[in-house]
Amino acid sequence: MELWPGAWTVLLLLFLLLLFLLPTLWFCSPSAKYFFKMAFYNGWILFLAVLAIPVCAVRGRNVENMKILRLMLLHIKYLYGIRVEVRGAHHFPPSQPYVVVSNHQSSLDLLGMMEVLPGRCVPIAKRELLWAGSAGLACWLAGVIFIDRKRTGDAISVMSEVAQTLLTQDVRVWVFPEGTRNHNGSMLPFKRGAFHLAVQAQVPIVPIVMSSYQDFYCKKERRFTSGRCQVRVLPPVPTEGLTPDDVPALADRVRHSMLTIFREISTDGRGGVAQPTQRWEHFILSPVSPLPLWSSLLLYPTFYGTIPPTPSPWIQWTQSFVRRKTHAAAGS
Ligand SMILES: CCCCCCCCCCCCCC(=O)SCCNC(=O)CCNC(=O)[C@H](O)C(C)(C)COP(=O)(O)OP(=O)(O)OC[C@H]1O[C@@H](n2cnc3c(N)ncnc32)[C@H](O)[C@@H]1OP(=O)(O)O
Ligand SMILES: CCCCCCCC/C=C\CCCCCCCC(=O)OC[C@@H](O)COP(=O)(O)O
Repeated sequence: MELWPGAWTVLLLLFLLLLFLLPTLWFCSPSAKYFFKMAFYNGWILFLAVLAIPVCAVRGRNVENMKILRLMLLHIKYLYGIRVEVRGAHHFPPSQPYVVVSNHQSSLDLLGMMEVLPGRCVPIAKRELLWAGSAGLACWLAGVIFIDRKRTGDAISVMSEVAQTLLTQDVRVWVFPEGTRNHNGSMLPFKRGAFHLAVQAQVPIVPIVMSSYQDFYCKKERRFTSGRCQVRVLPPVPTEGLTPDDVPALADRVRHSMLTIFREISTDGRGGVAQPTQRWEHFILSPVSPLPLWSSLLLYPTFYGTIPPTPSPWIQWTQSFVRRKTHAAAGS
């Protein structure tokens, strides 16, 4: 196909404009940074899933494949400068089935989840995730259990089958009892499926609390910086001898203990949690950097968050220029 004679020049100019616009947006607009980071997060997971699928396919659908997904996802916290601190991992019962229940703030929960995910443990996920392209297929291969939240009867019968599987195939299950993502600084009322499941199988419940992300991540404010998150594993709650009638009280008791810990590890928030880390992109985009701009474009979402240098002069200039303009606009 013949291109119009000036087309290459126009394409090149557009490309250069993009090269200028993207870093400018990245540095000057926290919202743009939020969108870039979330897009990269999802895109990166989809890409990793493409790599994981052939490896997992060797075994077929198998809970052991969850180890592969875990290993592939563990590095993401470094890309985003998120320090994940695990406390209480000794509370995991060593070798028996159990049900993990955990709070659910965002898809970033995957980071904390992968940090502590025990062996032979599979999450229960909404059915829609099955259609999330390569990630859905990777989840299916790793034995993730899918439930249709719109069909309570079906969801409950899947959970009952899982209760059998827990015992016969020695697996653990990870449930987000809030049933949906919730980033409002508290926890939604718990759905009872996980607790019925544990009581039916007479296995312990292991509550896990992930501290609030408010310091470094807020969807509403389109804010996503680097920060710290604590993952606290609480002592197992036995269910032996309990019956379905005990489920409401059991769910309330577990939620209460989780909420207490959530408040405890999230409150020292502003001061104690998010320490802004230094940024790689300042190093990469520095005028003395040997790397050309286009490679920094590819690299800075990847290596965000670790190395010390202060912003390079042109970044400082751009930031102060935008600040001056914003103040001038606000003043006029
Ligand atoms: C490299 C690539 C990597 C890819 C990533 C990999 C990682 C992927 C990670 C993915 C992470 C993905 C994360 C995600 O996707 S999170 C979203 C999906 N997960 C959940 O929804 C789990 C939590 N939900 C529940 O437990 C619900 O209760 C269910 C779904 C079961 C029903 O909810 P529903 O809203 O429809 O109904 P209801 O809760 O009002 O219950 C109605 C009644 O039924 C009773 N009842 C409930 N259950 C049982 C039972 N088993 N036996 C007997 N009875 C039971 C219950 O007590 C109540 O009765 P009553 O008490 O009012 O009298
Ligand atoms: C070819 C099709 C392409 C589909 C592209 C889909 C894009 C999705 C990209 C990557 C998938 C990342 C998988 C992350 C899993 C995070 C699990 C999660 O957080 O699910 C939400 C669920 O707990 C509750 O859902 P709601 O809060 O009720 O909503």
